[in-house]
Amino acid sequence: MVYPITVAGVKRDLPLCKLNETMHIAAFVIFGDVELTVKSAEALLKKAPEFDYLVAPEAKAIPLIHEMARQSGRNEYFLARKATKLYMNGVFEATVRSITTQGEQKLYMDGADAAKIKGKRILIIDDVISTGESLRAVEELVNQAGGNIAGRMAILAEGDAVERNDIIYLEPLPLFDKDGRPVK
Ligand SMILES: Nc1ncnc2[nH]cnc12
Repeated sequence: MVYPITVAGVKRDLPLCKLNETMHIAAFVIFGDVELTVKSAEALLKKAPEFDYLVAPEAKAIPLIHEMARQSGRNEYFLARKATKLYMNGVFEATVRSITTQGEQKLYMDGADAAKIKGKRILIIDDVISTGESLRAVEELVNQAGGNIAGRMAILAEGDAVERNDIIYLEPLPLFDKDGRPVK
């Protein structure tokens, strides 16, 4: 079962994956898809508010944030990491409950990145916003760093996120029932 979608003029068939006993999701993964990443970045930048820095959660949004930074002539962007690394200092964290990951997950921000974010206009980027949990966690980290949220953008808004008016996105993505019928 697939869900056909056109994003920024690019057509893809998203495979339906079982999430639990009652729901399926249409998997949207930009990893390895250069055309989709480049065109989505272009389309999002056309709709973007003014910003100083882009920030995204690890991992699926990394090609997108890189391409958006490159196209907008910015040489630096920041990631909320899924794990701390020994080269990170002054790290702080926020907790996430994701739709695709079991249980709790944490996101971490490096202190050196936080110092650059302080007082700057920050545009938060993700590939898909669904429950809004990772977005909320990134926002918490940006706030802790003293950054000002300039906007929240994603390629797709899924399920309830479709009705949010505080995010800018390119296309809606439904959730699907146990038989693969779109529900929302
Ligand atoms: N439909 C989807 N595809 C891939 N990752 C997701 N995360 C949340 N919803 C998703």
